[in-house]
Amino acid sequence: MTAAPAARLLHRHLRGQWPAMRRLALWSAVESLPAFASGLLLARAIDDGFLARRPLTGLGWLAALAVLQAVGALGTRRIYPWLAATVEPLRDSLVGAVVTGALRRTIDRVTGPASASGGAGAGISQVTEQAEAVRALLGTALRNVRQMLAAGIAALLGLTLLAPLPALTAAVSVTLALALFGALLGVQVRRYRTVVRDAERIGEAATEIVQGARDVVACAAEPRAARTVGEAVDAQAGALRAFARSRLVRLPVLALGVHLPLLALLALSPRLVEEHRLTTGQVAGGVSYLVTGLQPAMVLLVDAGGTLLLSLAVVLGRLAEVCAEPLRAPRVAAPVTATSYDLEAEHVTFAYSAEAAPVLADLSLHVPEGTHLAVVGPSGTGKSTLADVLAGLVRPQRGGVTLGKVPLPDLDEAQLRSAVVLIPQESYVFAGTLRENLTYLRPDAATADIDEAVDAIDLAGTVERLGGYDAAVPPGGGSLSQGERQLVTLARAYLSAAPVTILDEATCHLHPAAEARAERALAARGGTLIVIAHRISSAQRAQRVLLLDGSAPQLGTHETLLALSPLYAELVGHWRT
Ligand SMILES: Nc1ncnc2c1ncn2[C@@H]1O[C@H](COP(=O)(O)OP(=O)(O)OP(=O)(O)O)[C@@H](O)[C@H]1O
Repeated sequence: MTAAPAARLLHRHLRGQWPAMRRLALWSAVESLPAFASGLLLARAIDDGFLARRPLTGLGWLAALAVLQAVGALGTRRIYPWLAATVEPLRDSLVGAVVTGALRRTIDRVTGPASASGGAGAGISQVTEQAEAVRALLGTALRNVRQMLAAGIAALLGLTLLAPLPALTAAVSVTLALALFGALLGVQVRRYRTVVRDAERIGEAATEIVQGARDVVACAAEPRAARTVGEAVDAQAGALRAFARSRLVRLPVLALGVHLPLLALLALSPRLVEEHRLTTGQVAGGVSYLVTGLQPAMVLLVDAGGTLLLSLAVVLGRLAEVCAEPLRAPRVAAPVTATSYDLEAEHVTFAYSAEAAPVLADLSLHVPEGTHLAVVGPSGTGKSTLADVLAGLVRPQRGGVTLGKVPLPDLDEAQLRSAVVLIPQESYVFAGTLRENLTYLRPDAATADIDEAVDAIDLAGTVERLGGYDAAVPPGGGSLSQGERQLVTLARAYLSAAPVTILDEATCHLHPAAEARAERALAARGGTLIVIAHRISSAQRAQRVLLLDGSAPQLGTHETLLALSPLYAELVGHWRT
């Protein structure tokens, strides 16, 4: 993002405030009168008064300065209503624009393919807070930075009238300092924005982990979770250091804009007095302009002003994105709903990286609704990968998978997850009650339905041993054996009533009889059952068998493959021994 959208946004929303801003400028001029006249009056007080041994005259000039200070204070007092008149409508106008933008974006999200998580409320409150931040930042900038800048300009003008040559030196020096500051402001804005974004990433990473704390604990993924947040924190620390380095620009800017003009005036004062007929009072007045007018203005601009400008640029940039996004974003089609559960892979090619050889190459497969399919093949031929592709967990680089003729990426995420259930070899059993574990995929299941699933999968003995459905399952499954954990996940799949169930060696820890009972129960329950086979018996039970052998997958029945495929015959022989 460049600063242009932020500047355009500010300009658009300040357009109606020109009358108030003109009054603001007028009273700023009045407020700066003492800064403008201070050096001139001081020079007269010294030259015509104190050095001329006329102290009353000197005091008179100083009294004139005091009167001007009072006039300046009056100007300051008159500034505040116009400050409010400039800034308050800006907030209303910005809030209106960003709320409209956020609502449009939320509507797009609700009617678009992504889920509407987060809701309109969170988004709108976030952007209205940002609009409030713009109001506060601009208010501070107009109050403090404007005041100091006006005083700095007034001091330079006063110095020009008092001593043109030092004024020229100061003007050149200040211009160079401002040019350097402006040139490096972009770097600071970019680095500050990175700091803000990295801070948001820490929040996002931590929120995800807190929301999924149960899953993190169940999978013993605490070190990984800590690493994820740690990486985000390290990234922000690096960004903060880079930003701090970019702030070092204040040193040359202050040296050029403040110290150089003062040094030049002091160093050249003997020559200025001798050759340019500057009086002592004029030199003192010049020093006063530089020290009390120019120096505070430059310091404030570089320190507070710099921070304010950075914050304003970043927050305004964010608001500009919020306002512009809905207008730029094309409206996307609503998610499609599958009406049947035929699963079809068409010319699927999948590789784990651009450099790696494809695990699946141009694979086509039709699994009509209700089919019981076994997938077999030597180790490493892509059976688990195919399971992930069919479940829509990974996307093929070429080709695609459809469910009921609808490409998986077009399906509503929630519908896809409830339509296709994949049970992996590693049982996911988490800390909670046994009931919570069993109903994980169908939280509203009635006890009678749980009873049916438990009975079908033959888990009743384990339920009894643990002390019923409300018995606590400790983190990692506690005393549950590997086989019992697999039975829990199989009962969970049974209970889910998903139209497509994929078991990826999900019965490998079961006794063959228990495996047979579970597979038969899932097949009899209705829907499609795809079993990545662990034993030959799984293939024998299935209606269809897909043999993956890397080059040319073959589909058939157990009998036809046994007759036609030497590899399949070899696998069967291997399984039987
Ligand atoms: N996440 C991954 N990143 C990179 N390569 C992977 C990944 N997962 C699997 N592979 C590789 O892809 C190939 C196929 O793996 P996959 O697990 O799908 O085979 P498989 O037939 O299920 O094997 P097995 O029967 O041993 O479980 C293997 O060479 C494997 O090393």
